[in-house]
Amino acid sequence: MMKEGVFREKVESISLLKSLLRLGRREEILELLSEGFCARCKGLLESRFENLSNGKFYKLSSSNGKFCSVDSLNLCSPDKSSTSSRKKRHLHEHTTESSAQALEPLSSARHQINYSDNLPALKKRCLREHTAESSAHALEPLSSARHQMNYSDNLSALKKRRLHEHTAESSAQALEPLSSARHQMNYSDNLPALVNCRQHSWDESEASLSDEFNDMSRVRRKDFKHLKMIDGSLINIVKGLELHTRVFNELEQKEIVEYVYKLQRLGQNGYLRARTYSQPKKWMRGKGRVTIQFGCCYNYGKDKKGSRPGIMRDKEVDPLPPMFKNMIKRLVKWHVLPPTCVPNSCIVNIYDKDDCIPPHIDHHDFLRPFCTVSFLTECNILFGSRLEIIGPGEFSGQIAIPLPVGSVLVLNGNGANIAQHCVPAVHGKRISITFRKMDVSKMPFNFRHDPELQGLQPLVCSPSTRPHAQQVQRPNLIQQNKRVSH
Ligand SMILES: O=C(O)CCC(=O)C(=O)O
Ligand SMILES: [Fe+2]
Repeated sequence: MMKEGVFREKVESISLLKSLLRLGRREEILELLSEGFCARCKGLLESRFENLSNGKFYKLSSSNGKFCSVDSLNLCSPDKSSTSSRKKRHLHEHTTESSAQALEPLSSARHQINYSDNLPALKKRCLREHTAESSAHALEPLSSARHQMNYSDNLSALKKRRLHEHTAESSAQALEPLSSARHQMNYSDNLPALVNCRQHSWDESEASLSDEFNDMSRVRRKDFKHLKMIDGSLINIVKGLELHTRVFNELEQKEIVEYVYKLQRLGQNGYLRARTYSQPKKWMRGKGRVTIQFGCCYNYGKDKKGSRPGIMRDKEVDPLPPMFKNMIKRLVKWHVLPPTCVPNSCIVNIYDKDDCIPPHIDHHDFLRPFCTVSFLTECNILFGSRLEIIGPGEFSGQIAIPLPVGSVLVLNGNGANIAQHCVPAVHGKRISITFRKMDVSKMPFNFRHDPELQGLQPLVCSPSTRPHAQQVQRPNLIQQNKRVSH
């Protein structure tokens, strides 16, 4: 006697099958399902289909005959069937795999490889559709599963692995696998365009050096000049500033921004170390910029405990995530930052509309040069020997430099040490990532050097990697800036 639950399940499966049949693709379904079957099994399957179509559910059970066992290599042998044993093997793989398909996108790829060569056209078409569809579906839930595993709001599994539970060393490792998974998701599943265009820039193994030189040669660099009388001498107070545009292309910007949002979600949900993520209350215009710090914890001002501004050596934050290390590698390889000053920390600023960063000179706990990369919305950064606060998020300064998205502003020399800088209230959501190398004597006590960032070298042009002639020039424009007020 069939148990009630089992019976209900069976009825549900049957009605599902019936719906499939109603789609009018009986022949195709049958042909697909019976691929590799011997003539007897094919007949059996057909009769079951017939019974199903006629509503004779009771005749669907194995009482009307048994299929050959999938375990036996002798079944559906070539003499009984029109298909080869290789196909059969594939069928059985297919059968076993298909249940796991939703979880295993690779199996779709395997399907393609296994089936594509010797199936009739119709089957090929069905399989292609099936593969395309199922791989789309399989990838979707999988990426979101991965996504969930890495970032979502209710990650009990991840919570068990809270990053702050790890030691400095293991925390580097802990972020690593998560971020590698993120990487995989970003680079393979979700952004096929990147695979087709600039993969070389991230994945050195795939690199086409010559292509990379071409991309590098598109970068434009501007220098700046603003003379000011200081102690009786005329000084260019922005000497050492360099704006490198077109360093990160649109797709890369998109990727990086998405990555930052994921980090933000991790931070919001408590999966980053305590001081890594900070989201102050927005109590007035211009206040409340979100920051995410990696490598070291920087204290902006005198806090309640009287701590002075600078790196808090006894506090730990999460290490630089892989995406940011890739960015750093790009900056060194593409001659934006010198190999003598490879950043080992960074701060991500997430500005909502009207958020700002007030006038300051970056602390000398960080070496020069350092740089800031811009995303989402262009804005002006102001420089001046003395910037004034006019109102909430409003400042006046002598020099305004527009920061295009995907650009890198390098601060060095007077531009980093004499001139102050600030970003007045932004007009739309903006993200910047400031990369800085710590003074070795100011590093967090538990700081571990990342081997991936040691020994980076700029790309050097050789005859075989020389970019196309028209792209070689890298103009070095000196801009005379006028006094501006905001
Ligand atoms: O957002 C920017 O472009 C500037 C950021 C900045 O000045 C800083 O992080 O010190
Ligand atoms: Fe700054």
